[in-house]
Amino acid sequence: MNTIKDKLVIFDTTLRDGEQSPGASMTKEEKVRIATMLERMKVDVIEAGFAIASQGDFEAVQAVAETVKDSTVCSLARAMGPDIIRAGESLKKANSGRIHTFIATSPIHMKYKLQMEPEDVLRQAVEAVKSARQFTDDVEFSLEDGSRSEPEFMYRIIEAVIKAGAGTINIPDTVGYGEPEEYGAMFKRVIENVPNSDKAIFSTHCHNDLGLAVANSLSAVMNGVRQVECTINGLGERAGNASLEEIVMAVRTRQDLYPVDTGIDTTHIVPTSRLVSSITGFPVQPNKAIVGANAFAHESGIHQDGILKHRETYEIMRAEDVGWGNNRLVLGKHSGRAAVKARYEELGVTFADPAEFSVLFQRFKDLADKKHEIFDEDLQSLISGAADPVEHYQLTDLEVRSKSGSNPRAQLQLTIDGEVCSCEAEGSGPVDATFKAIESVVGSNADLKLYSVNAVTQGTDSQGSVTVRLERDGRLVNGVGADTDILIASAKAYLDALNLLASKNSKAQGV
Ligand SMILES: CC(=O)SCCNC(=O)CCNC(=O)[C@H](O)C(C)(C)COP(=O)(O)OP(=O)(O)OC[C@H]1O[C@@H](n2cnc3c(N)ncnc32)[C@H](O)[C@@H]1OP(=O)(O)O
Ligand SMILES: CC(C)C(=O)C(=O)O
Ligand SMILES: [Mn+2]
Repeated sequence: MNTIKDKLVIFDTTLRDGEQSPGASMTKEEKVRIATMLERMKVDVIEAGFAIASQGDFEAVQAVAETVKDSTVCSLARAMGPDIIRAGESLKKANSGRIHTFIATSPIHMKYKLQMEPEDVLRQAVEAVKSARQFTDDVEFSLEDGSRSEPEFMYRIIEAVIKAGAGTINIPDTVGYGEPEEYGAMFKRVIENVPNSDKAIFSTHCHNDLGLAVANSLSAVMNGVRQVECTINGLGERAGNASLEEIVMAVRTRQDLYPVDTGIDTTHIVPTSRLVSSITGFPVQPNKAIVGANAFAHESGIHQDGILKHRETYEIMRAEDVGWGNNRLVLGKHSGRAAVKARYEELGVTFADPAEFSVLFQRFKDLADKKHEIFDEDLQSLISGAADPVEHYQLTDLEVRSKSGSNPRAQLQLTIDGEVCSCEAEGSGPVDATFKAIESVVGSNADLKLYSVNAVTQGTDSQGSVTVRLERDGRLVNGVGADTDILIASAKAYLDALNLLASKNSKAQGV
């Protein structure tokens, strides 16, 4: 049976509410780049900024409005003349422009923040909507702190602003206080009690202070809401806004439950998430739904075995559908025989003798007890039966000192076969100093050549991963180290590379 579903309007506010997150300010060029991705993803409305906030934000909204053709571009405006004029001007060149005007309606906000009587708030809201309509037919009105507002007052103000020309009514959970059942029921009552509610689309806008932003948004959808305001990666004020990727994928994955469809091209989700993360410098936590590095990665043997037999045993979505290349089976301490064997097969190694594989698998577990992740090079060295390389080289000390008024110095000390090998180097920053130290250790091994050192930092110099590439006798190996402290990461990467070389050399010598 084919059920016709309602359209759920996806209103992205990464460039406005997302940007309000301390430290997430974006330039005009950065906003245009993100807006272009959002348009490609087929987001319906892009809230590009708050035009009156600054000259830069005015120009950013203007630039997005000039660039984006297929999505509606929106600017926020307080319920007051100058804000609305500025928003209207910023959207002049938009193919489709929306003014989003708002005023707080909760007793606490009206009394203490606005210091206004409810009747004056109502009057100002109506005037704001009327002025906004002079610039565009597409006007949205938000009742800030709606989830803490008096129902009867909300019914009156909503009826009045719809009459004044607002086509979208947003009732935000501004402070993330709502609870799914209660917040959803609020929309049901509003829609039932506002006489002209059928003339507007109702919208949800949730914050994540209690971790309920997505649940609250979805509950609103179940209760008649047909626009969701959300952000990429859940970026936003305080604990963030409802995450676009989670809302879109929930609706799509549970088509059996939700009476709506979005028009989003989900394959652009991961690239857009990465762009927002790199522009803002806000890393995405590995276990973040949909866009986290581990969202489609499995290390546990039982899960890997299930996935290898039938993907849907442990995956409710396809990695490819949200823009990951594929899912990943990561080998580590929790992996079992099925995944290890499957990876060996991908590397062209098969095992005719089960006893031979059992011995190898035991070695795999022993190594996995000492390492976070087992890479292909490790699997190769396990076959050669090389001695446990970790004991061959040991990092005994890594220290970075800053001398006042001069560049930092890094001291790196290793024991190689019991022999202590240390060096000290100065660099322009702590990472640079560490690399120079590594370089000088490598330089003392005549037959060892440092190929390249690559640091990928996240946010600051003190987080990220490092790849060290070493060559000996024409064999090139990578050592990868990841840590919250990039200095330790670089040392680990260096050690990793040395260990791999050691095992390769012993294999070559038939050890
Ligand atoms: C829930 C939300 O996300 S709301 C959006 C929040 N985002 C931002 O504030 C980012 C951009 N903001 C800004 O750049 C500045 O705050 C501006 C340009 C908007 C205003 O700056 P200022 O004029 O210096 O005012 P300031 O920010 O100190 O105070 C806000 C004023 O707006 C009033 N106000 C707040 N909301 C509204 C509203 N929706 N409608 C009308 N007036 C409002 C406040 O009562 C206060 O008025 P007062 O100065 O008479 O006491
Ligand atoms: C401006 C409004 C919609 C807002 O961001 C909120 O109430 O959280
Ligand atoms: Mn908000």
